[in-house]
Amino acid sequence: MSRNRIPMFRDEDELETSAALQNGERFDLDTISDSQSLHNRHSSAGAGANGAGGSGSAESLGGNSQDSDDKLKLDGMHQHVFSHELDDELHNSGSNDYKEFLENNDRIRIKPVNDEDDTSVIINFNQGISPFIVILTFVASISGFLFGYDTGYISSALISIGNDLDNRPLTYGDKEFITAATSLGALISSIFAGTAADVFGRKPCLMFSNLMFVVGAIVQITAHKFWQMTAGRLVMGFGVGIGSLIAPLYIGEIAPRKIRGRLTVINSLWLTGGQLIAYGCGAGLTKVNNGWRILVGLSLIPTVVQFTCFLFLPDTPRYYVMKGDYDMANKVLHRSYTGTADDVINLKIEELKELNTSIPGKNRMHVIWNTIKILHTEPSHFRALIIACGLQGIQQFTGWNSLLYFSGTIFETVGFSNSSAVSIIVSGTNFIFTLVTFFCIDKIGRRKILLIGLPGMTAALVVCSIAFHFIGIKFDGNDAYVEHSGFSGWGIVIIVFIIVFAAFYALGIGTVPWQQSELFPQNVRGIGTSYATATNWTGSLVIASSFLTMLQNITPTGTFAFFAGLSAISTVFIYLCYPELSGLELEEVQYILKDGFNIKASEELAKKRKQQADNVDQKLHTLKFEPTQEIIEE
Ligand SMILES: O[C@H]1[C@H](O)[C@@H](O)[C@H](O)[C@@H](O)[C@H]1O
Repeated sequence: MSRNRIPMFRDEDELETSAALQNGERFDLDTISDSQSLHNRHSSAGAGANGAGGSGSAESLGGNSQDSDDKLKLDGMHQHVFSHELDDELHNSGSNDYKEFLENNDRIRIKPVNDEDDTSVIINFNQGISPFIVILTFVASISGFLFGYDTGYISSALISIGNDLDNRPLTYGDKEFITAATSLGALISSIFAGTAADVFGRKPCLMFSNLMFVVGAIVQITAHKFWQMTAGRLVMGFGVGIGSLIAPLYIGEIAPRKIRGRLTVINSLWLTGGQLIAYGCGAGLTKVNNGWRILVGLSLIPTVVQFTCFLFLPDTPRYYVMKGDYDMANKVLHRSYTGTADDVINLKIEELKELNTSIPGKNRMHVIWNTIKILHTEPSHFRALIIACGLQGIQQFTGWNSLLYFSGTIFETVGFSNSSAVSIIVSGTNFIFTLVTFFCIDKIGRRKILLIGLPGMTAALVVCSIAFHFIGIKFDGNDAYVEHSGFSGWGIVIIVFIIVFAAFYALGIGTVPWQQSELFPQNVRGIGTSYATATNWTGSLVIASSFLTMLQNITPTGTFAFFAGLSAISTVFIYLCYPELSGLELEEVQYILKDGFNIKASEELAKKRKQQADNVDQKLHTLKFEPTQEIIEE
């Protein structure tokens, strides 16, 4: 694979550079270093100044012009070409710098890099994050918060429910049922959410999820029966499943590509923050009569806020283009990329149109069916599917959520009376390390953080497994008790290593799977991410509904050893199948996955892209390069 060439890029000996320009996006900077072409480029600089900069620049490539033309056509999109502006800029910045820069880099042709949903080719410059994008991201990621809060509060609620349902204490089986109902609801809705988002729109689906949250919460708050509580959790689960899939999709579609990856992690930050707040509120309300009802009731606030905000906010431009509502697409793009010229926006819309017609079909059902077929038959898509579903499966089957959902119960069992307070530390660790991931996901790389996180999780689980052996938990029917009362040294070991587990989990597998959209090209993304999200919820469901039974049947030691084994196997899976994707373009991801998982090639490419970005960052900084005008060539 390392001998394969990545389309869109030149041979090794040509300097290629991806860079984040100080005022804009990532670019691919193609440079030519032969001296004849240098001369030609100099003499053609004027042509670019007359508004024919695109072709002027291409011609100026002299002996390489054919190559250049080919490259200009490669992505079939439009190119930004900066020629004379750069020359002038560099001239003005001091002749030595200019000379040196040209000697080293020659003419620079700035070519937009296709982003993960392949839609942001046109709008590149001066697109700082507009307040509008901040608002949209903020409102959409309330779904992340609700996902976190609603899955998080159950741990404390299960403890404080006491005899409030059916006038009897909940059995382990009841607790599993109540917890698993949300995962089941989320699983069901996530299967349809990807398609529903294309049919009805992202925003209406998120608003529908708000209704589910409200109905689910009210059913729970008023519950005096076990079955009613379970039904409420199920309905709430419908909302969680829709939100978990669509919020990152919505954010991805409105975000400028330079920050798209990070904005997705922001959704995860809200998620883990929601869980943390749920534990915080839970701890405060454990001793309050009917405190769990207040806990559920609090979830209504963000739901109502999100619903109300969406009444005044639009859907994504991509969705409007899909529906043929180009006026709305135009408006949203204008508001998102303030100050961008009309023709640039129009080109963007043209591009979105092009991308939306790529999968044929007589009607919508036929298109969906064809999409499913392509997803399974196109090797690169299928590998993407294996990775996306594999990551989501690993995230769940390594047991984190069972610890989260039942941490209160576990900590009670090992002797902590204020178990909710201990749970805050566990979910706080999850939140803090998600923040760490936010900062290092691009720098260290996804594959590396996974390969640090999973072995760390394995080790922590092994220690917990051993500690549980010494603590000696016995089960009597549905009750668990420790042989020696009060909390012991081994109890502390368990708590410490569950925290260590949380840290390693959040560092990698807790966050990376939600970057799933980058694995799929746009035309199979909805269904591909539906598969992956459904895998996530299946795992969550299986683990939530079997964890306490596992504790009883194979003992806590066996349960933790089982999770440790799965983490170890998962490490091997990641090692063999997950290429490094940070800094890579969509085409590159697809190309990497074309004839295998190509780990080595992906690592080399990712490293190269990083070096290039660093180089150019440095140069641009020194030269204070700021493009002043953009020329678009078709
Ligand atoms: O990424 C999230 C996060 O790690 C949460 O803590 C967990 O509860 C979810 O299941 C997972 O999808």
